[in-house]
Amino acid sequence: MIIKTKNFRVSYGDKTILSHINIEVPAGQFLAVLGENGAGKTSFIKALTGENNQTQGLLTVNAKQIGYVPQFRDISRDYPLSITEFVGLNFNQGSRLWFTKTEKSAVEQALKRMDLTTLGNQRLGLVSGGQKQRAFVAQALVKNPDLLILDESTASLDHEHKVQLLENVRHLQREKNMTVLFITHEIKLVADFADGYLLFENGQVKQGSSDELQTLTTDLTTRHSEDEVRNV
Ligand SMILES: Nc1ncnc2c1ncn2[C@@H]1O[C@H](COP(=O)(O)OP(=O)(O)OP(=O)(O)O)[C@@H](O)[C@H]1O
Repeated sequence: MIIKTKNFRVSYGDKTILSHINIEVPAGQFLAVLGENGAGKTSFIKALTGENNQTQGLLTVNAKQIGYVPQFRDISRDYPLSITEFVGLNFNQGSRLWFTKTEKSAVEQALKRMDLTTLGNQRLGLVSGGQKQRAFVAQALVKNPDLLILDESTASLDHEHKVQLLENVRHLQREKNMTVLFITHEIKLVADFADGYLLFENGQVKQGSSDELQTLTTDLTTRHSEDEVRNV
């Protein structure tokens, strides 16, 4: 198991966000992470990455390297770095201004994986939303993570680019036997790609298989379209 929790809990002061969380995530799967706004997804992910210690119970993460692409990274038009420089930032060279051979080749590989080779010299601030998202993922890939966490990476993209990004990540995940946690509100979109899901709801986390995800997708889509009909 790459992630395992036992009676895991997240609370901020006296406000409990998640409790009695018992999940086991096998390595090498692509999981959709679902749940409404405020359901506790980010709180849980931050616990995985070591950025949230307001937790109790057991959480085991057996990843050697975690790649994390957080939600809402605002890159303005005057952002000075090229895509290649941005992707290389993860190496944290300190005062060293150059990349080692290995670092350089890791950056090149990551750019290639995300179809960014020809755009490497372009300034990140000036490329399209989809290209920025691919650069964020490429940056998370340079250290060869065995656990990749993408938070709403498809949110601002048009349908074609959403599918393209998911296909890219899926391909990579299979090739490298990576574990991917894909946080999204677009259940229908991710249902075709995921091996299973984690659903954050009412302070709990439910885990399910890809078949159960298909059922959940149908249920939720029906529920939503009924709501829409009612609201007309
Ligand atoms: N550091 C914190 N201190 C206090 N409350 C917090 C903190 N971080 C998050 N919360 C609260 O915990 C709840 C869960 O937030 P969280 O960001 O984990 O949800 P989420 O499922 O990721 O939501 P979204 O889909 O909107 O990103 C929210 O009510 C939020 O206000």
